[in-house]
Amino acid sequence: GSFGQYGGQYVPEVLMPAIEELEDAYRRYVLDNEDGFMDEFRQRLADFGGRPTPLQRADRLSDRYDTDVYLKREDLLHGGAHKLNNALGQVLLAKYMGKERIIAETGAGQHGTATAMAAAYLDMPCEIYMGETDIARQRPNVFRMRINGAEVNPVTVGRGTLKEAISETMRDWATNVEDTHYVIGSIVGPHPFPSMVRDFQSVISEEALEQIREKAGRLPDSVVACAGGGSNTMGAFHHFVADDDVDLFAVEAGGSSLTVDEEEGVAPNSASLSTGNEGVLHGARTKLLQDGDGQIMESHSVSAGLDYSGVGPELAHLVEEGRVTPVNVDDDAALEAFHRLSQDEGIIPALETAHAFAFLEENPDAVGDLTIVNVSGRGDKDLETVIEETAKR
Ligand SMILES: CC/C=C(/N=C/c1c(COP(=O)(O)O)cnc(C)c1O)C(=O)O
Repeated sequence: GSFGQYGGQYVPEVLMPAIEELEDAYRRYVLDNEDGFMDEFRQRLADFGGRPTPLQRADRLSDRYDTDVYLKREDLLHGGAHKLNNALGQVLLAKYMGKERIIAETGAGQHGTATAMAAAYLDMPCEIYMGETDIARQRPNVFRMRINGAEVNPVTVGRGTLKEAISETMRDWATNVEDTHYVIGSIVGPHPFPSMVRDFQSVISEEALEQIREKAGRLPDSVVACAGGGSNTMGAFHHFVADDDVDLFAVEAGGSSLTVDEEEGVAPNSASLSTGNEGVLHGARTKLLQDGDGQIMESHSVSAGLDYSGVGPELAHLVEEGRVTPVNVDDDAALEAFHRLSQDEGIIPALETAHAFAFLEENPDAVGDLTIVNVSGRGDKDLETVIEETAKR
């Protein structure tokens, strides 16, 4: 259950029974489709989620970059982001496992919303842990979670963003492993979480592969996706990984600067793949933003969903192998891309997603003549932030 030197199960002993139970369920239901689990997952994702999502040509951007730019519209999935693919899969799996309670972390509130929606749809009680910093900057999603019937537990320790929310949720899980499933929101955490989340999200590239052949008659020269924990990234990449002719760009948050302040223990970015080093966080060995003593540093990004000191071990491995190219763009470029896509294509993207478009703007020649950009989510949740941030600049 590891990816080269990355991955593994670095968890306290108290969690091992739950991890082993989950590993067994993953193998039986997801890998072996026991009791038709994956068939039911796909059917519910179509009926409740609205899959398949379109692969749409962006005419304005294609003219601007003299490249055929196709958009994989995960912003059109129910809830407004790719997060439902994984949340629905894990809540359904929790039911198959006989669990009675769902917990999850959230940063941007998209994973929290998707988990709350899936829990309401599948009649499961649900509690979401969310840092108070993120509660303040993603308020529309806090309302949605509560209106979908979930409890939202503010996390006040540390900086009150994603890292602390994951730690608090893991603590709850360790106390309630008997009746509770932790729906982790990205390809992070101990095995089998990174593989399972990637498998649920891989529906994105499964569809995109078929759609691009249909519309363009060939494989794309590249696929571009933003990377926080890496789940929309690996979802958009997975079915293209085997084809070396397809370049894969993982766009991280360059925040306000790539220069870290080891004294303060603060990295004003979230570029773990590009600037981090090897360490263990949240149960997995991966690439992290840590100082010389191995202390995890606080990250930063204008987008809550990319604001994380770690990254999925599978992505760390693929970067190590040279199969995925890690890149990053800063807050300003992401905000400009947010406005550009809204004005030029009529799509208001999530601030996370805007990072992928900022990369395209800065490197149009890197993506070849035919590229797919993963639109991981829509930007309704970010309107207040963007109005404030744009006024400041
Ligand atoms: C699990 C914590 C991450 C969250 N969101 C991350 C996110 C991301 C980054 O997460 P990954 O796909 O897992 O890298 C990209 N696009 C959108 C629209 C996002 O909301 C969340 O809580 O909603």
